[in-house]
Order: sequence, then structure tokens, then C-alpha cells
Amino acid sequence: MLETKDLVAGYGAMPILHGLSLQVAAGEYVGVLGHNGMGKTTLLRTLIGHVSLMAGSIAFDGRDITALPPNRRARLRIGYVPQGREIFPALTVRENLTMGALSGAEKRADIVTEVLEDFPRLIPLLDRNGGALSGGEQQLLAIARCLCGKPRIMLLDEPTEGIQPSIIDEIVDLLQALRKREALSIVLVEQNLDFIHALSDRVLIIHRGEITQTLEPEHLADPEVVSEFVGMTA
Ligand SMILES: Nc1ncnc2c1ncn2[C@@H]1O[C@H](COP(=O)(O)OP(=O)(O)OP(=O)(O)O)[C@@H](O)[C@H]1O
Repeated sequence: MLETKDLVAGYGAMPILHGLSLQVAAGEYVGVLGHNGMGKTTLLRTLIGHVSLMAGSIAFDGRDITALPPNRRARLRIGYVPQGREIFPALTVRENLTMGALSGAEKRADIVTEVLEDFPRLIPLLDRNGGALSGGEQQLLAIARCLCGKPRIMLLDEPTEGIQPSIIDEIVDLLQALRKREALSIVLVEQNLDFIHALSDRVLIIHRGEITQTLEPEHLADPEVVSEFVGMTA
């Protein structure tokens, strides 16, 4: 469903991705693991078109989208939940969700109600400003807003960062339920090993802007593997 070939991308003249190739199948959940600064966020931002390519190609559903701007990619249903959530703090929860529905491919009025069925914690908060939610509630809102765009693939950047364990569990349950119910693919950038283990079909290791290895999620139970691929230093 999503295939990148030899991506070279970065900021200014400096590449951060150095020939990165990956494939994500329909319905597959793929984890991406790597040390800080190895290019995980840059990869997701390149896939949605916020970082421009110096070389390589991106195909979605067999169609070359390399030259498409971010809004056209969003309309093809490539959804993105950025690190730090980036919800609209001065808009209410309901307005945030409506914005998600309006920027998506299907602009049905009932999408917000439909998506909220999976987010009971957000229902009593609908008239509250996004900025007045806890970090975990904001993360749920960011995921719900993305789902209001009816994505076929959702790119999630460190959704567990700084949020309470009970909400992390809720997100795991939610994404597992979506896997059973919807034809949704996920690319999940994470440092939380339990989370990535619970959700990934495959785990890609990114090192200095390239995918250097593919692991089965079970390998994450091995402390040696973990110390090799996760941590603050390269
Ligand atoms: N807007 C930017 N301008 C210039 N350099 C950037 C920019 N954003 C990121 N970088 C640099 O690109 C490199 C990769 O950053 P990126 O955020 O993709 O890494 P990451 O693997 O997601 O790390 P982390 O786990 O810390 O979020 C880093 O050296 C970073 O300083």
C-alpha cells in the first residue's frame, strides 16, 4: 500500500534520510524504532510531504505521490498524528474533530459522532478547549481528529510520550480494535517498547536515516536487542 524507494530528504542541503526504503502492506501495523536523532520524525514528515525530497520516490496504492503536496496526500487518506499532538488549543474538542473531518476525503457530518464512539473519554469534554485538556486527553483528541479524516494509513509519532499509563492502555485497545474492524495501516514511531510490541506486526530499525534491520516484535523482549536499538545516544 505504501512504498518508498531510496528516499533522500532533509533540511536545507543536509540530508537526514540517506536512501531509505520501506513497504507497508494494507492493514499492516509497522513499528519504527531507533535512537534519538536518527530520522524517525523526518521520515514521517517526508511521507506526508512536509519535508521535501532530494531523491527517491513514494508510492501509495500503486500511485506515485512523490510530487504531490501535503493537502493532496491527506485527501488520498494519509493521516498524520504529530509528535506533541499539535491540536488547536483555542478550539473546542468538537471543533478540533470537525476540522479533522473537513480536511479529510469524506466530509460527512456524522463522521465526528461515529469516531466518538471509540473515544468515550472525549464525550464529556466536547465543549472544552483543546488547550485545557491533559496531555493524554490531547493525545486521544489528536488520534480521534486524524481518524475523522478517514485515513487508510495513519502515521503516529511517539503517541505515548509524556502521557499517563491508563491512557496508553486505552490507545493500545483502541488501535487493536481498529485493526480488527477497519482496513487501516499504521506506521508507528515509538520509544515505548511495550507499546510497539503490543501493536506492531514488524519493527523496522532506523539508523542514520536508513532502515538497517527488520525485527519480529518478540525480539523486543531481549534486553540486548533493546539496548542496541533504543536509548539516548547513537
Ligand atoms: N527543522 C529542522 N531543521 C534542521 N534540522 C532538523 C530539523 N528537524 C530535525 N532536524 C535534525 O534532523 C535529525 C533527525 O531528526 P528527527 O527529529 O527526524 O529524529 P528522530 O529520530 O525523530 O529523533 P527523536 O527521537 O529525538 O524525535 C536531527 O539531527 C535533528 O536535529
